[in-house]
Amino acid sequence: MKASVSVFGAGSYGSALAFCLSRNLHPTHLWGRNSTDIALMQRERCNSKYLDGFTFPEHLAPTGNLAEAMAASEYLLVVVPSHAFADMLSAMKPYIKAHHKLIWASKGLEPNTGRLLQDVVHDILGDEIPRAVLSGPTFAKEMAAGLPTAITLSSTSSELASEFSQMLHNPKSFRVYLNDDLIGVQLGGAVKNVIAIGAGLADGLGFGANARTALITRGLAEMTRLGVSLGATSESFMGMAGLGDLVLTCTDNQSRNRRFGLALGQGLEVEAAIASIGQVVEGYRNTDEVHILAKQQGVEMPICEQIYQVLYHGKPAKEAALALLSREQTNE
Ligand SMILES: NC(=O)C1=CN([C@@H]2O[C@H](COP(=O)(O)OP(=O)(O)OC[C@H]3O[C@@H](n4cnc5c(N)ncnc54)[C@H](OP(=O)(O)O)[C@@H]3O)[C@@H](O)[C@H]2O)C=CC1
Ligand SMILES: O=C(CO)COP(=O)(O)O
Repeated sequence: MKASVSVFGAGSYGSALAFCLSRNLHPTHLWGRNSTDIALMQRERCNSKYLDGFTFPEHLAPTGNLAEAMAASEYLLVVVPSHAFADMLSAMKPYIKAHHKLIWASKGLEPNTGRLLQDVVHDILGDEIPRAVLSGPTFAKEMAAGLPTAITLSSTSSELASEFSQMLHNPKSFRVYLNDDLIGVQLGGAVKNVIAIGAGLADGLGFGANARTALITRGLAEMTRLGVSLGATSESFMGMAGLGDLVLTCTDNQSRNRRFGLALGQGLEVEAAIASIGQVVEGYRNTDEVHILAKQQGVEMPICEQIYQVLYHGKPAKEAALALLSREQTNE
C-alpha cells in the first residue's frame, strides 16, 4: 500500500497536485472548505469550478472533513492562496500528530509583513514538524492533463525531500528536482508573480518583445538581489523556481498574474481586473509584500517598485514605464 497524502485547498493547483499524486497510486484526500463544492466533486468526480474537464483518478477522494483529512495521511500538502496560509495552518494545528510532515505549494509571502511562509510555519507549528516547499513552472491544467512538467522541491529534511519527490515523480510526465535552498525557492515563487503582472502590463500597453524580455531579465536580477540579501544562493534563481517560473508566467496567458497585468494595460481598474480573472491573483498582494520586504532589506527593486506604484497608488502604467526607462544608466 502506497503512502497517502492529504491536500488542503481544492482550487486549481491543489486539485492538479492531487491528480499527480493519485495517478502515482497514492491514496489522495483533497480537502476543500466549501461543502457544496466538495459534494459536487464527490458526485461528478471532477472539480468543475477550478479544473473543468478533468475526471478524477481513482485514488483521489474529495472531502470537506478536516479531522478526517488530517487523520488519513502522514503527508500534509497545503495549497491555499498565501493570504489564507496562516489560517489554514491554525485550523490544522489541533490535529497535528508526531508522524505528520508538512509540504506547501502556496506561492507568496505573509500579508502585511512580507515574511516568508516558512516563518509563518515556525510561528504556528513550531520547529518539530518536517517541512518542505514545492515551487516551479507548473500550470495546473497542464499537470492535470499529464503533460510533461518539472518542479523543484526544497526541504530542511533530506528524508522528506527524498520521500515526497519520489511520491510525485512520474517517469512519463513529472520530474522533481531537489534544491536545499528553502529561502530561494520560496522567494522565486513570490517575486515572479509581481514581474508577471509587469509583463502583462507591458503587453497590454502594446509594448513589444524587447520590453517583455527586458522585464524578465531585470526582474530576475531584482529577485536574485532580494533573495541573496535574505541568505538564498544566487544559483537557485537560475533554476525552476526562479528563471523557470518567471519565464512561464511572463510569457504565457495561462498565467493569471500576467492576464491581470494585461487587463490593467488595456485600461481596466485594479478591482475590475482582479474580478475578471475569477481565480486567485497572488501577485497583487505579493507586490505589497515584496515592497515591504525590499524596504526592510534595503534592496533596490525598481521594476517591483513601479508595479507597486501602479497597483497601490494609481500611477499610470505608461508613466511607470518611463520612470524605468529614464533611470540613470547602470551596469548589468
Ligand atoms: N494554478 C496554478 O497553476 C498554480 C498555483 N500555484 C499556487 O497555488 C496556490 C493556490 O492557488 P490556486 O489553486 O491556483 O488558486 P485558485 O484560485 O484556483 O483556488 C483557490 C482555492 O483556495 C481556497 N481557499 C481560499 N481561501 C481559503 C481559506 N481561507 N481556507 C481554505 N481554502 C481557501 C478556495 O476555496 P473557495 O473556492 O471556497 O474560495 C479555492 O479552492 C497559490 O499560492 C498559487 O500561487 C502554484 C503553481 C501553479
Ligand atoms: O505559478 C504558476 C505557474 O507556475 C501560476 O501562475 P499564475 O498564478 O500567474 O497563474
